[in-house]
Amino acid sequence: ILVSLRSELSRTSCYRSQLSHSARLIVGCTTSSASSASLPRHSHSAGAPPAVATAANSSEMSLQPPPPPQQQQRGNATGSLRNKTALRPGHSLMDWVRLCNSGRDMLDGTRPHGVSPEELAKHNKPGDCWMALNGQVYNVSKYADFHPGGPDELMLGAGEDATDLFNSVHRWVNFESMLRRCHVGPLTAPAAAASASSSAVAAKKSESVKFTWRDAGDEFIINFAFPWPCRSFAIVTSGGLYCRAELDSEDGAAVGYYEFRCCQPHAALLLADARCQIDGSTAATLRLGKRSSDQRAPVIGPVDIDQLYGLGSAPPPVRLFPATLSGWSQLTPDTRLFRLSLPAGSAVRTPIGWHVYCETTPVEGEGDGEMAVRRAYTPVAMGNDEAVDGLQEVWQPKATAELALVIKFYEGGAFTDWLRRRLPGDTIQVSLPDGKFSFDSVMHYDCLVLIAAGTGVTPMVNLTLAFLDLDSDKRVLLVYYNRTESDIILRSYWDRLTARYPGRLACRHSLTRVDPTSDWPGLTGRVSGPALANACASWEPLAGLPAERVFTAACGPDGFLASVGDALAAAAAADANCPLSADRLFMFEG
Ligand code: HEM
Repeated sequence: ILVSLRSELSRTSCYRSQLSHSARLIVGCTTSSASSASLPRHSHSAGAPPAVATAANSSEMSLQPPPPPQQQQRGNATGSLRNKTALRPGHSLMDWVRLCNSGRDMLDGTRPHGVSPEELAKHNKPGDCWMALNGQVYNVSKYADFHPGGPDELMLGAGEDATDLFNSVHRWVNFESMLRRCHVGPLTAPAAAASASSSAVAAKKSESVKFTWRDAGDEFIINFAFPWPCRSFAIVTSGGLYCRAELDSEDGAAVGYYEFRCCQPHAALLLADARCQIDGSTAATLRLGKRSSDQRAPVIGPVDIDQLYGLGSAPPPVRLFPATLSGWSQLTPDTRLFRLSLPAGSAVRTPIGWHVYCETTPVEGEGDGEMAVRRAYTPVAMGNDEAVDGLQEVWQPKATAELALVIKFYEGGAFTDWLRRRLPGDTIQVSLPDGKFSFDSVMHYDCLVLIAAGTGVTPMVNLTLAFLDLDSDKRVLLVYYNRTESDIILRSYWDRLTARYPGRLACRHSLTRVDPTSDWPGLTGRVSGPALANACASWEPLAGLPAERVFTAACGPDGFLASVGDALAAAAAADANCPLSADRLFMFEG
């Protein structure tokens, strides 16, 4: 079931406008938290839940000065601030799984059949609520009390084609699996285009990605031309070569997504290497290294292009690929660093601050039922050193066939309980990178103050490395919250990094539960204004920097993120020289 990233958007229109902001920057997503053993949250790193993220290749592509930062906005479909409802006892995700597997008729006697828009429109009230998603109609009446966003939000899609609305709020939710037993049938005629597309999108819709390719001996080179500036580009091979590009309209008013397959599905595409590079605003080059130089070209070619998802203002559905679990190392008692290998020849470059989704494959006899569980995790950049974490200490952006994910285990966690039983060689479904963070938007700041809790530190890894790599004046202060000393993830890694970047990187640990017999030298307590102001004031490289040269990013469980917002306001109020401000903040939400 699903994940927990969250979207700050709500209605489609609102979504669109936010996306346009996100093109410049600021939007968040991700992380996880513990609560959900039963539930859906996710993110990048976090244990049970999740979160997200990767970074946009934007760092490689934009030479434009970044636009002024904008304050993050969040909201739900009703336009209020986020609104995850406290579910009544007996209405957790696992309770829903149990109900679905109980053999009860979830359709209340209705026989599965094709549904016309007119019939769909009649089922538009609590207790009799149908909705169409991706061309299929579901009876969601029984799900209403289990919906983490609450029954009222669910009702916003009642009796209609709610695909755009659903995708704008949480397209990562695996509704096909969750509602399998509630499936009424296909929508027999397309509902009136509740198109979220702006006229600009519509105008461009007929235009497709164009590409030329050539066989350059030991590699295939494909040059792409997009109708709009390309923000990110990701590829993976699995029975074909899949590409996904995210495009910005010239005026930033819309975002378009293309997802397409550019070689035949049956083609054996065995690649030694694959690199994608955004060459300019609308051009990208894909270099596919051959395994052997006599590999013939017919596997790739313009005639083979098969556009799976055209330009539209809603993101394409999450597409999953089989990855192999190649191994893991233990980071803390309940956190492991997992390594996953994508299909042979794949190369995925995860934009900074973005995530991938991982999904379970129910295994017969393990009692998982039929429902797949999906979570989001932020990949961290791997290096080659011998340390247990093996993470990069110097930024080397590259497309890779291996993903490294920090995952925290939760007792009763729907995804991690399944993962706990997997062995090296087992398959895990993973998606292409997804996210909204734009590294471009923070590149021009002098200093990043990163505030993380638990697995929320995961997106900070690549962000720190890439930012410090920009030039020798860039500085990063990480304030990292954990419960106990043994919960600190990647502690020795941060020690190594701070030693490598003296005067440019500092890490302040804060614990909420300190062993009284220990001589803990760090900070104590939860995130608060005075503590943040103090952490900034006491780090000399940050002292004296004008506030507008400092950007803040935060990641952690929901409650933590809510406290960060309050703490930033309190920090600024407590110390007039404090450079922190909620106006220059990105939250990777969980
Ligand atoms: C189309 C109408 C729908 C609307 C407007 C809607 C709205 C929402 C909202 C506002 C939230 C809370 C987001 C937040 O935490 O800030 C949410 C969460 C959630 N919804 Fe929906 N929802 C809809 C349909 C559905 C359907 C059909 C399903 C199930 C199959 C579903 C499953 C979920 C799940 C699993 C979450 C938790 C997601 C997470 O934690 O990442 N929703 N929804």
